[in-house]
Amino acid sequence: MKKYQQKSIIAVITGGVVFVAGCFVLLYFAAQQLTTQINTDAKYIIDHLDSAAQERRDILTPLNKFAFKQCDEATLLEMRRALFDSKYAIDIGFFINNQLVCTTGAGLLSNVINDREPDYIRKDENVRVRYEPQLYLLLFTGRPMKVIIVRQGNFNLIMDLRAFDSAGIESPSWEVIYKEDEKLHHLAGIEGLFSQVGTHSFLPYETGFTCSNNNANYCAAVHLPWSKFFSNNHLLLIISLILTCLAGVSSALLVDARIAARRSTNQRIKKGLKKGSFYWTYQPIICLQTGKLIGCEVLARFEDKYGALFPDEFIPVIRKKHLTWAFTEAMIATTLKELTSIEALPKGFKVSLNIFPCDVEQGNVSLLPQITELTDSRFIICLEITEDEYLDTSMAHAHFRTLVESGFNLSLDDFGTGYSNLRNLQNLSFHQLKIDRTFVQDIATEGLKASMIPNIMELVHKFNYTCVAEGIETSEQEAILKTAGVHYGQGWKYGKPMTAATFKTFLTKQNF
Ligand SMILES: Nc1nc2c(ncn2[C@@H]2O[C@H](COP(=O)(O)O[C@H]3[C@@H](O)[C@H](n4cnc5c(=O)[nH]c(N)nc54)O[C@@H]3COP(=O)(O)O)[C@@H](O)[C@H]2O)c(=O)[nH]1
Repeated sequence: MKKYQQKSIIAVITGGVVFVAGCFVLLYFAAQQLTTQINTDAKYIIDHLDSAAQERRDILTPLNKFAFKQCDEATLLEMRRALFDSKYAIDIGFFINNQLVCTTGAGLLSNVINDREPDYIRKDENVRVRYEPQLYLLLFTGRPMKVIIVRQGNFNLIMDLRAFDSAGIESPSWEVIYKEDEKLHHLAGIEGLFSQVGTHSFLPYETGFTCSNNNANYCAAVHLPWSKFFSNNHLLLIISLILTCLAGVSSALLVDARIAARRSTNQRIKKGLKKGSFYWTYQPIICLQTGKLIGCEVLARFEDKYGALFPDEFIPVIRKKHLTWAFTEAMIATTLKELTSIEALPKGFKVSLNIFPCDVEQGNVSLLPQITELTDSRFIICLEITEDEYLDTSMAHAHFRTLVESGFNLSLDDFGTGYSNLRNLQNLSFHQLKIDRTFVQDIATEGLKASMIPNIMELVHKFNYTCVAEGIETSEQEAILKTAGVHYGQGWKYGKPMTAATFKTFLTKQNF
Protein backbone atom coordinates (compact mmCIF):
# COMPACT_ATOMS: atom_id res chain seq x y z
CA MET A 1 0.00 0.00 0.00
CA LYS A 2 1.31 3.45 -0.90
CA LYS A 3 2.33 5.73 1.97
CA TYR A 4 -0.20 8.46 1.19
CA GLN A 5 -2.96 5.83 1.15
CA GLN A 6 -1.80 4.57 4.57
CA LYS A 7 -1.82 8.13 5.84
CA SER A 8 -5.37 8.73 4.59
CA ILE A 9 -6.61 5.48 6.11
CA ILE A 10 -5.11 6.35 9.54
CA ALA A 11 -6.65 9.83 9.34
CA VAL A 12 -10.07 8.46 8.30
CA ILE A 13 -9.97 5.79 11.03
CA THR A 14 -9.06 8.42 13.65
CA GLY A 15 -11.85 10.70 12.43
CA GLY A 16 -14.28 7.76 12.50
CA VAL A 17 -13.24 6.73 16.01
CA VAL A 18 -13.63 10.31 17.28
CA PHE A 19 -17.04 10.58 15.58
CA VAL A 20 -18.28 7.26 17.02
CA ALA A 21 -16.90 8.13 20.48
CA GLY A 22 -18.59 11.55 20.17
CA CYS A 23 -21.89 9.85 19.27
CA PHE A 24 -21.60 7.59 22.33
CA VAL A 25 -20.97 10.62 24.54
CA LEU A 26 -23.93 12.35 22.90
CA LEU A 27 -26.12 9.30 23.47
CA TYR A 28 -24.96 9.11 27.07
CA PHE A 29 -25.95 12.75 27.71
CA ALA A 30 -29.23 12.24 25.81
CA ALA A 31 -29.98 9.23 28.05
CA GLN A 32 -29.24 11.36 31.13
CA GLN A 33 -31.50 14.08 29.79
CA LEU A 34 -34.27 11.58 28.97
CA THR A 35 -34.08 10.06 32.46
CA THR A 36 -34.22 13.53 34.03
CA GLN A 37 -37.27 14.44 31.93
CA ILE A 38 -39.04 11.17 32.82
CA ASN A 39 -38.33 11.68 36.53
CA THR A 40 -39.54 15.28 36.32
CA ASP A 41 -42.75 14.17 34.59
CA ALA A 42 -43.36 11.35 37.07
CA LYS A 43 -42.84 13.75 39.96
CA TYR A 44 -45.19 16.26 38.37
CA ILE A 45 -47.93 13.62 38.16
CA ILE A 46 -47.35 12.43 41.72
CA ASP A 47 -47.50 16.05 42.92
CA HIS A 48 -50.90 16.31 41.19
CA LEU A 49 -52.02 13.17 42.94
CA ASP A 50 -50.85 14.43 46.32
CA SER A 51 -52.72 17.73 45.71
CA ALA A 52 -55.86 15.79 44.75
CA ALA A 53 -55.61 13.69 47.92
CA GLN A 54 -55.09 16.84 49.98
CA GLU A 55 -58.09 18.49 48.28
CA ARG A 56 -60.24 15.44 49.10
CA ARG A 57 -59.18 15.73 52.77
CA ASP A 58 -59.78 19.51 52.81
CA ILE A 59 -63.28 19.08 51.39
CA LEU A 60 -64.60 15.92 53.03
CA THR A 61 -63.12 16.09 56.54
CA PRO A 62 -64.91 19.40 57.45
CA LEU A 63 -68.14 18.24 55.73
CA ASN A 64 -68.22 15.05 57.81
CA LYS A 65 -67.76 17.15 60.95
CA PHE A 66 -71.16 18.81 60.31
CA ALA A 67 -72.74 15.39 61.02
CA PHE A 68 -75.78 16.15 58.84
CA LYS A 69 -78.65 13.78 59.44
CA GLN A 70 -80.57 14.66 56.27
CA CYS A 71 -79.98 16.37 52.97
CA ASP A 72 -81.72 19.75 53.08
CA GLU A 73 -80.87 23.22 51.79
CA ALA A 74 -78.28 23.73 54.54
CA THR A 75 -76.54 20.44 53.72
CA LEU A 76 -76.46 21.21 49.99
CA LEU A 77 -75.23 24.75 50.64
CA GLU A 78 -72.26 23.48 52.67
CA MET A 79 -71.51 20.86 50.00
CA ARG A 80 -71.57 23.50 47.21
CA ARG A 81 -69.48 25.87 49.29
CA ALA A 82 -66.89 23.12 49.81
CA LEU A 83 -66.81 22.44 46.07
CA PHE A 84 -66.48 26.08 45.03
CA ASP A 85 -62.66 26.46 45.06
CA SER A 86 -61.77 22.91 44.10
CA LYS A 87 -59.37 22.04 41.34
CA TYR A 88 -60.01 18.33 40.89
CA ALA A 89 -63.43 17.71 42.45
CA ILE A 90 -66.50 18.28 40.26
CA ASP A 91 -69.28 16.84 42.39
CA ILE A 92 -69.99 15.88 46.01
CA GLY A 93 -72.54 13.30 47.08
CA PHE A 94 -74.15 12.78 50.50
CA PHE A 95 -75.01 9.34 51.86
CA ILE A 96 -77.47 8.28 54.49
CA ASN A 97 -77.32 4.60 55.45
CA ASN A 98 -74.95 3.90 52.59
CA GLN A 99 -77.43 5.36 50.07
CA LEU A 100 -76.73 8.42 47.94
CA VAL A 101 -79.48 10.92 48.74
CA CYS A 102 -78.24 14.13 47.15
CA THR A 103 -75.39 15.60 45.09
CA THR A 104 -74.16 19.15 44.53
CA GLY A 105 -74.93 18.81 40.79
CA ALA A 106 -78.35 17.13 40.90
CA GLY A 107 -79.61 18.29 44.33
CA LEU A 108 -81.99 16.05 46.29
CA LEU A 109 -82.53 12.74 44.50
CA SER A 110 -86.05 11.45 44.01
CA ASN A 111 -84.64 7.89 44.11
CA VAL A 112 -81.78 7.08 46.41
CA ILE A 113 -78.86 5.11 44.93
CA ASN A 114 -77.01 2.31 46.70
CA ASP A 115 -73.27 2.85 46.95
CA ARG A 116 -71.14 0.48 44.87
CA GLU A 117 -68.22 -1.65 46.03
CA PRO A 118 -64.91 0.29 45.92
CA ASP A 119 -61.79 -0.95 44.04
CA TYR A 120 -59.84 -0.62 47.24
CA ILE A 121 -60.10 0.81 50.73
CA ARG A 122 -57.35 2.93 52.15
CA LYS A 123 -57.19 1.53 55.64
CA ASP A 124 -55.14 4.40 57.09
CA GLU A 125 -57.90 6.97 56.48
CA ASN A 126 -60.85 4.63 55.87
CA VAL A 127 -61.27 6.03 52.39
CA ARG A 128 -63.00 3.98 49.65
CA VAL A 129 -61.75 4.59 46.12
CA ARG A 130 -63.25 3.58 42.78
CA TYR A 131 -62.03 4.25 39.25
CA GLU A 132 -64.78 4.87 36.71
CA PRO A 133 -63.68 5.05 33.07
CA GLN A 134 -67.19 6.08 31.90
CA LEU A 135 -69.36 7.61 34.55
CA TYR A 136 -72.61 9.31 33.58
CA LEU A 137 -72.96 12.02 36.21
CA LEU A 138 -76.49 12.72 37.33
CA LEU A 139 -76.07 16.27 36.08
CA PHE A 140 -74.76 15.25 32.62
CA THR A 141 -76.45 11.98 31.84
CA GLY A 142 -75.52 12.13 28.15
CA ARG A 143 -71.82 12.71 28.70
CA PRO A 144 -69.56 9.93 30.01
CA MET A 145 -66.65 11.07 32.16
CA LYS A 146 -63.42 9.42 33.32
CA VAL A 147 -63.37 9.96 37.08
CA ILE A 148 -62.24 8.69 40.44
CA ILE A 149 -64.86 8.42 43.13
CA VAL A 150 -63.57 8.75 46.65
CA ARG A 151 -65.82 8.11 49.61
CA GLN A 152 -64.89 9.42 53.06
CA GLY A 153 -67.47 9.10 55.83
CA ASN A 154 -70.93 10.14 54.58
CA PHE A 155 -69.68 12.01 51.54
CA ASN A 156 -68.15 11.07 48.28
CA LEU A 157 -66.21 13.20 45.86
CA ILE A 158 -66.02 12.87 42.10
CA MET A 159 -62.60 13.83 40.84
CA ASP A 160 -62.21 14.64 37.18
CA LEU A 161 -59.14 13.03 35.61
CA ARG A 162 -58.93 15.70 32.92
CA ALA A 163 -56.95 17.76 35.42
CA PHE A 164 -54.28 15.06 35.14
CA ASP A 165 -54.55 14.76 31.37
CA SER A 166 -53.67 18.39 30.89
CA ALA A 167 -50.60 17.99 33.09
CA GLY A 168 -47.69 20.03 31.77
CA ILE A 169 -45.44 17.10 30.96
CA GLU A 170 -43.54 15.92 27.89
CA SER A 171 -44.16 12.17 28.28
CA PRO A 172 -47.10 11.10 26.15
CA SER A 173 -47.96 7.98 28.20
CA TRP A 174 -48.15 7.52 31.93
CA GLU A 175 -50.18 5.74 34.54
CA VAL A 176 -51.03 6.38 38.17
CA ILE A 177 -51.74 3.32 40.29
CA TYR A 178 -52.44 2.37 43.86
CA LYS A 179 -50.46 -0.66 45.08
CA GLU A 180 -52.24 -2.86 47.53
CA ASP A 181 -50.11 -5.85 48.48
CA GLU A 182 -49.39 -7.40 45.07
CA LYS A 183 -52.45 -5.85 43.40
CA LEU A 184 -52.25 -2.73 41.24
CA HIS A 185 -55.34 -0.50 41.02
CA HIS A 186 -55.46 1.79 38.02
CA LEU A 187 -56.32 5.40 38.87
CA ALA A 188 -55.38 7.54 35.87
CA GLY A 189 -53.52 7.55 32.56
CA ILE A 190 -52.94 4.53 30.33
CA GLU A 191 -54.14 1.35 31.97
CA GLY A 192 -51.51 -1.42 32.16
CA LEU A 193 -48.46 0.79 31.50
CA PHE A 194 -47.13 0.42 35.06
CA SER A 195 -46.91 -3.38 34.84
CA GLN A 196 -45.15 -3.10 31.45
CA VAL A 197 -42.40 -0.87 32.85
CA GLY A 198 -39.44 -3.01 33.76
CA THR A 199 -40.28 -5.64 31.11
CA HIS A 200 -38.48 -5.61 27.76
CA SER A 201 -41.35 -3.86 25.99
CA PHE A 202 -39.46 -0.56 25.83
CA LEU A 203 -36.04 0.68 24.82
CA PRO A 204 -33.53 1.43 27.60
CA TYR A 205 -33.96 4.73 29.48
CA GLU A 206 -37.40 5.53 28.00
CA THR A 207 -39.43 4.51 31.05
CA GLY A 208 -39.34 5.31 34.74
CA PHE A 209 -41.53 5.46 37.78
CA THR A 210 -41.77 7.22 41.09
CA CYS A 211 -43.96 6.88 44.19
CA SER A 212 -45.48 9.48 46.46
CA ASN A 213 -43.55 10.53 49.55
CA ASN A 214 -46.85 10.95 51.42
CA ASN A 215 -48.11 7.49 50.62
CA ALA A 216 -45.71 5.08 48.94
CA ASN A 217 -48.63 3.02 47.61
CA TYR A 218 -49.40 5.74 45.07
CA CYS A 219 -46.99 5.51 42.14
CA ALA A 220 -46.70 6.92 38.65
CA ALA A 221 -45.05 5.17 35.70
CA VAL A 222 -43.97 7.26 32.72
CA HIS A 223 -43.00 6.37 29.16
CA LEU A 224 -41.20 8.93 26.99
CA PRO A 225 -40.06 7.25 23.74
CA TRP A 226 -36.67 8.17 22.28
CA SER A 227 -38.41 9.21 19.03
CA LYS A 228 -40.55 11.76 20.90
CA PHE A 229 -37.56 12.95 22.94
CA PHE A 230 -35.52 13.47 19.77
CA SER A 231 -38.34 15.27 17.99
CA ASN A 232 -38.79 17.54 21.04
CA ASN A 233 -35.06 18.33 21.06
CA HIS A 234 -34.27 18.04 17.37
CA LEU A 235 -32.50 21.41 17.11
CA LEU A 236 -30.12 20.57 19.96
CA LEU A 237 -29.58 17.13 18.50
CA ILE A 238 -28.73 18.47 15.04
CA ILE A 239 -26.29 21.01 16.51
CA SER A 240 -24.63 18.29 18.66
CA LEU A 241 -24.37 15.96 15.68
CA ILE A 242 -22.82 18.70 13.56
CA LEU A 243 -20.30 19.42 16.36
CA THR A 244 -19.48 15.71 16.66
CA CYS A 245 -18.98 15.52 12.88
CA LEU A 246 -16.73 18.57 13.07
CA ALA A 247 -14.73 16.97 15.90
CA GLY A 248 -14.33 13.82 13.76
CA VAL A 249 -13.30 15.76 10.66
CA SER A 250 -10.92 18.06 12.54
CA SER A 251 -9.22 15.17 14.33
CA ALA A 252 -8.81 13.41 10.96
CA LEU A 253 -7.28 16.58 9.53
CA LEU A 254 -5.09 17.01 12.60
CA VAL A 255 -3.78 13.45 12.36
CA ASP A 256 -3.25 13.95 8.63
CA ALA A 257 -1.30 17.14 9.31
CA ARG A 258 0.73 15.48 12.10
CA ILE A 259 1.67 12.56 9.86
CA ALA A 260 2.54 14.97 7.07
CA ALA A 261 4.62 17.07 9.48
CA ARG A 262 6.43 14.02 10.82
CA ARG A 263 7.09 12.77 7.32
CA SER A 264 8.32 16.13 6.22
CA THR A 265 10.63 16.29 9.30
CA ASN A 266 12.11 12.97 8.18
CA GLN A 267 12.54 14.32 4.69
CA ARG A 268 14.07 17.56 5.92
CA ILE A 269 16.64 15.59 7.90
CA LYS A 270 17.40 13.23 4.99
CA LYS A 271 17.79 16.10 2.54
CA GLY A 272 19.56 18.24 5.15
CA LEU A 273 22.35 15.69 5.41
CA LYS A 274 23.07 16.04 1.69
CA LYS A 275 22.44 19.77 1.47
CA GLY A 276 24.48 20.79 4.52
CA SER A 277 21.67 21.85 6.84
CA PHE A 278 23.61 20.31 9.73
CA TYR A 279 26.29 22.32 11.43
CA TRP A 280 28.32 21.57 14.53
CA THR A 281 28.87 23.52 17.69
CA TYR A 282 31.62 23.28 20.29
CA GLN A 283 31.10 23.27 24.03
CA PRO A 284 34.16 23.90 26.22
CA ILE A 285 35.45 21.28 28.67
CA ILE A 286 37.65 22.64 31.47
CA CYS A 287 39.94 21.15 34.12
CA LEU A 288 38.07 21.62 37.42
CA GLN A 289 41.27 21.78 39.47
CA THR A 290 43.06 24.48 37.35
CA GLY A 291 40.11 26.13 35.57
CA LYS A 292 41.97 25.77 32.26
CA LEU A 293 40.28 24.84 28.97
CA ILE A 294 41.37 21.32 27.97
CA GLY A 295 38.95 20.38 25.22
CA CYS A 296 35.48 20.62 23.73
CA GLU A 297 32.50 18.44 22.90
CA VAL A 298 31.17 18.54 19.35
CA LEU A 299 27.37 18.88 19.29
CA ALA A 300 25.24 18.86 16.15
CA ARG A 301 22.65 21.48 15.20
CA PHE A 302 20.21 21.65 12.30
CA GLU A 303 18.72 24.59 10.44
CA ASP A 304 17.08 24.71 7.01
CA LYS A 305 14.67 27.07 5.28
CA TYR A 306 11.81 25.82 7.48
CA GLY A 307 13.66 26.58 10.69
CA ALA A 308 15.69 24.76 13.33
CA LEU A 309 15.32 21.21 14.65
CA PHE A 310 16.66 20.16 18.04
CA PRO A 311 18.97 17.15 18.59
CA ASP A 312 16.12 15.47 20.48
CA GLU A 313 14.14 15.63 17.21
CA PHE A 314 16.79 14.76 14.63
CA ILE A 315 18.99 12.23 16.51
CA PRO A 316 16.14 9.64 16.82
CA VAL A 317 15.29 10.10 13.10
CA ILE A 318 18.92 9.64 12.09
CA ARG A 319 18.98 6.45 14.10
CA LYS A 320 15.64 5.21 12.76
CA LYS A 321 16.52 5.97 9.15
CA HIS A 322 19.93 4.24 9.45
CA LEU A 323 21.78 7.44 8.63
CA THR A 324 24.09 7.29 11.65
CA TRP A 325 27.33 6.53 9.83
CA ALA A 326 26.74 9.07 7.03
CA PHE A 327 25.98 11.61 9.77
CA THR A 328 29.16 10.77 11.73
CA GLU A 329 31.29 11.00 8.57
CA ALA A 330 29.81 14.45 7.83
CA MET A 331 30.50 15.51 11.43
CA ILE A 332 34.13 14.37 11.30
CA ALA A 333 34.77 16.03 7.91
CA THR A 334 33.29 19.39 8.97
CA THR A 335 34.45 19.66 12.55
CA LEU A 336 38.04 18.52 12.03
CA LYS A 337 38.37 21.06 9.22
CA GLU A 338 36.90 23.85 11.35
CA LEU A 339 38.93 23.05 14.47
CA THR A 340 42.21 22.43 12.63
CA SER A 341 41.94 25.89 11.10
CA ILE A 342 41.80 27.50 14.55
CA GLU A 343 45.48 28.13 15.24
CA ALA A 344 44.90 29.00 18.89
CA LEU A 345 44.01 25.39 19.64
CA PRO A 346 47.12 23.64 20.96
CA LYS A 347 48.44 20.16 20.29
CA GLY A 348 46.81 17.68 22.66
CA PHE A 349 43.52 19.66 22.82
CA LYS A 350 40.81 17.10 23.48
CA VAL A 351 38.00 16.92 20.89
CA SER A 352 35.05 14.78 21.99
CA LEU A 353 32.93 13.30 19.22
CA ASN A 354 29.64 11.51 19.86
CA ILE A 355 29.46 8.05 18.28
CA PHE A 356 26.20 6.10 17.88
CA PRO A 357 26.29 2.75 19.72
CA CYS A 358 24.70 1.07 16.68
CA ASP A 359 27.80 2.00 14.64
CA VAL A 360 29.83 0.04 17.16
CA GLU A 361 27.51 -2.94 16.82
CA GLN A 362 27.56 -2.76 13.02
CA GLY A 363 31.36 -2.42 12.96
CA ASN A 364 31.38 1.01 11.24
CA VAL A 365 33.73 2.29 13.92
CA SER A 366 36.46 0.03 12.53
CA LEU A 367 36.64 2.56 9.64
CA LEU A 368 37.63 5.40 11.98
CA PRO A 369 41.36 4.53 12.05
CA GLN A 370 41.34 4.92 8.24
CA ILE A 371 40.12 8.53 8.38
CA THR A 372 43.30 10.57 8.10
CA GLU A 373 41.70 13.80 9.38
CA LEU A 374 41.42 11.94 12.67
CA THR A 375 44.64 9.97 12.77
CA ASP A 376 46.84 12.85 11.56
CA SER A 377 45.17 15.41 13.79
CA ARG A 378 47.14 17.37 16.41
CA PHE A 379 44.19 16.88 18.76
CA ILE A 380 43.38 14.00 21.09
CA ILE A 381 40.25 12.51 19.60
CA CYS A 382 37.90 11.28 22.27
CA LEU A 383 34.99 9.11 21.14
CA GLU A 384 31.96 9.49 23.41
CA ILE A 385 29.76 6.43 23.36
CA THR A 386 26.60 6.08 25.41
CA GLU A 387 26.55 3.04 27.65
CA ASP A 388 24.29 0.61 25.85
CA GLU A 389 23.59 -3.10 25.55
CA TYR A 390 25.22 -2.98 22.10
CA LEU A 391 28.54 -2.39 23.86
CA ASP A 392 28.19 -5.56 25.89
CA THR A 393 29.37 -7.99 23.22
CA SER A 394 32.80 -9.48 22.56
CA MET A 395 32.71 -7.95 19.06
CA ALA A 396 32.16 -4.47 20.52
CA HIS A 397 34.97 -5.03 23.01
CA ALA A 398 37.29 -6.02 20.14
CA HIS A 399 36.38 -2.81 18.25
CA PHE A 400 37.16 -0.74 21.33
CA ARG A 401 40.57 -2.35 21.72
CA THR A 402 41.37 -1.59 18.06
CA LEU A 403 40.28 2.04 18.49
CA VAL A 404 42.45 2.46 21.59
CA GLU A 405 45.40 0.86 19.77
CA SER A 406 44.83 3.37 16.94
CA GLY A 407 45.26 6.25 19.37
CA PHE A 408 41.64 7.20 20.16
CA ASN A 409 40.45 7.99 23.66
CA LEU A 410 37.15 6.38 24.65
CA SER A 411 34.61 8.01 26.92
CA LEU A 412 31.57 6.28 28.43
CA ASP A 413 28.80 8.89 27.95
CA ASP A 414 25.72 9.52 30.11
CA PHE A 415 27.07 7.23 32.85
CA GLY A 416 24.38 6.24 35.31
CA THR A 417 21.40 6.50 32.94
CA GLY A 418 19.68 3.68 31.08
CA TYR A 419 21.70 0.52 30.50
CA SER A 420 24.41 0.01 33.10
CA ASN A 421 26.78 -2.88 33.47
CA LEU A 422 29.61 -2.24 35.89
CA ARG A 423 31.50 -5.22 34.42
CA ASN A 424 31.97 -3.04 31.33
CA LEU A 425 34.01 -0.54 33.32
CA GLN A 426 36.66 -3.19 33.77
CA ASN A 427 36.50 -4.72 30.29
CA LEU A 428 35.91 -1.84 27.93
CA SER A 429 39.40 -0.33 27.88
CA PHE A 430 37.78 3.13 28.17
CA HIS A 431 39.72 6.18 29.34
CA GLN A 432 37.00 8.36 30.61
CA LEU A 433 33.61 8.27 32.25
CA LYS A 434 31.09 11.08 31.81
CA ILE A 435 28.68 11.68 34.67
CA ASP A 436 25.24 12.45 33.27
CA ARG A 437 23.94 15.95 33.91
CA THR A 438 20.96 14.61 35.91
CA PHE A 439 23.46 13.71 38.66
CA VAL A 440 24.83 17.26 38.63
CA GLN A 441 21.38 18.86 38.61
CA ASP A 442 20.52 16.73 41.64
CA ILE A 443 23.16 18.53 43.72
CA ALA A 444 20.90 21.53 44.40
CA THR A 445 18.21 19.31 45.94
CA GLU A 446 20.71 16.95 47.57
CA GLY A 447 18.90 14.09 45.79
CA LEU A 448 19.74 10.41 45.60
CA LYS A 449 21.72 10.76 42.37
CA ALA A 450 23.93 13.49 43.79
CA SER A 451 24.67 11.31 46.81
CA MET A 452 26.00 8.64 44.43
CA ILE A 453 28.74 10.89 42.98
CA PRO A 454 31.37 9.79 45.62
CA ASN A 455 30.62 6.12 44.74
CA ILE A 456 31.07 6.88 41.05
CA MET A 457 34.39 8.54 41.87
CA GLU A 458 35.47 5.41 43.75
CA LEU A 459 34.91 3.40 40.57
CA VAL A 460 36.73 6.05 38.53
CA HIS A 461 39.79 5.76 40.78
CA LYS A 462 39.59 1.99 40.99
CA PHE A 463 39.67 1.59 37.19
CA ASN A 464 42.02 4.47 36.62
CA TYR A 465 39.59 6.53 34.56
CA THR A 466 39.35 10.27 34.20
CA CYS A 467 35.98 11.75 34.88
CA VAL A 468 33.95 14.55 33.26
CA ALA A 469 30.81 15.97 34.83
CA GLU A 470 28.40 17.49 32.32
CA GLY A 471 25.67 20.06 32.84
CA ILE A 472 27.52 22.26 35.39
CA GLU A 473 25.57 25.50 35.67
CA THR A 474 26.45 26.90 39.09
CA SER A 475 29.49 27.54 41.29
CA GLU A 476 27.90 25.37 44.00
CA GLN A 477 27.81 22.37 41.63
CA GLU A 478 31.38 23.12 40.54
CA ALA A 479 32.66 23.29 44.15
CA ILE A 480 31.02 20.00 45.15
CA LEU A 481 32.28 18.17 42.05
CA LYS A 482 35.75 19.60 42.56
CA THR A 483 35.77 18.40 46.20
CA ALA A 484 34.56 14.96 45.04
CA GLY A 485 37.69 14.78 42.86
CA VAL A 486 35.97 15.06 39.45
CA HIS A 487 38.66 15.91 36.90
CA TYR A 488 36.85 17.83 34.19
CA GLY A 489 33.68 19.84 33.85
CA GLN A 490 31.38 20.86 31.03
CA GLY A 491 28.29 23.03 31.17
CA TRP A 492 26.71 26.42 30.69
CA LYS A 493 28.83 27.80 33.54
CA TYR A 494 31.82 27.66 31.20
CA GLY A 495 30.05 28.16 27.90
CA LYS A 496 27.09 26.95 25.85
CA PRO A 497 27.69 25.01 22.62
CA MET A 498 28.92 27.63 20.10
CA THR A 499 29.66 27.82 16.39
CA ALA A 500 33.28 27.63 15.18
CA ALA A 501 33.43 31.42 14.74
CA THR A 502 32.13 32.13 18.27
CA PHE A 503 34.35 29.42 19.70
CA LYS A 504 37.36 31.12 18.06
CA THR A 505 36.51 34.41 19.80
CA PHE A 506 35.89 32.54 23.06
CA LEU A 507 39.36 31.02 22.83
CA THR A 508 41.03 34.45 22.82
CA LYS A 509 39.95 34.87 26.46
CA GLN A 510 41.27 31.45 27.54
CA ASN A 511 44.69 30.32 28.71
CA PHE A 512 45.66 26.77 28.03
N1 LIG B 1 25.85 10.84 17.88
C1 LIG B 1 25.69 12.15 18.02
N2 LIG B 1 24.90 12.60 19.02
C2 LIG B 1 24.77 13.93 19.17
C3 LIG B 1 25.43 14.85 18.32
N3 LIG B 1 25.08 16.11 18.72
C4 LIG B 1 24.26 15.97 19.76
N4 LIG B 1 24.08 14.67 20.03
C5 LIG B 1 23.31 14.08 21.12
O1 LIG B 1 22.03 14.69 21.22
C6 LIG B 1 21.68 14.80 22.57
C7 LIG B 1 21.25 16.22 22.88
O2 LIG B 1 22.32 17.09 22.64
P1 LIG B 1 22.22 18.64 22.95
O3 LIG B 1 20.80 19.10 22.87
O4 LIG B 1 23.25 19.34 22.16
O5 LIG B 1 22.56 18.69 24.49
C8 LIG B 1 23.92 18.62 24.93
C9 LIG B 1 24.31 19.93 25.56
O6 LIG B 1 23.85 21.05 24.85
C10 LIG B 1 23.64 19.81 26.90
N5 LIG B 1 24.27 20.63 27.93
C11 LIG B 1 25.59 20.92 28.08
N6 LIG B 1 25.74 21.68 29.15
C12 LIG B 1 24.55 21.86 29.71
C13 LIG B 1 24.08 22.54 30.90
O7 LIG B 1 24.87 23.15 31.64
N7 LIG B 1 22.75 22.49 31.16
C14 LIG B 1 21.89 21.83 30.33
N8 LIG B 1 20.59 21.82 30.66
N9 LIG B 1 22.30 21.17 29.22
C15 LIG B 1 23.60 21.18 28.93
O8 LIG B 1 23.87 18.46 27.26
C16 LIG B 1 23.97 17.66 26.11
C17 LIG B 1 25.31 16.94 26.18
O9 LIG B 1 25.13 15.73 25.61
P2 LIG B 1 26.13 14.50 25.92
O10 LIG B 1 27.36 15.04 26.59
O11 LIG B 1 26.43 13.93 24.58
O12 LIG B 1 25.36 13.57 26.77
C18 LIG B 1 22.87 14.39 23.43
O13 LIG B 1 22.67 13.09 23.92
C19 LIG B 1 24.00 14.39 22.45
O14 LIG B 1 24.93 13.36 22.73
C20 LIG B 1 26.24 14.35 17.30
O15 LIG B 1 26.84 15.09 16.53
N10 LIG B 1 26.34 12.99 17.19
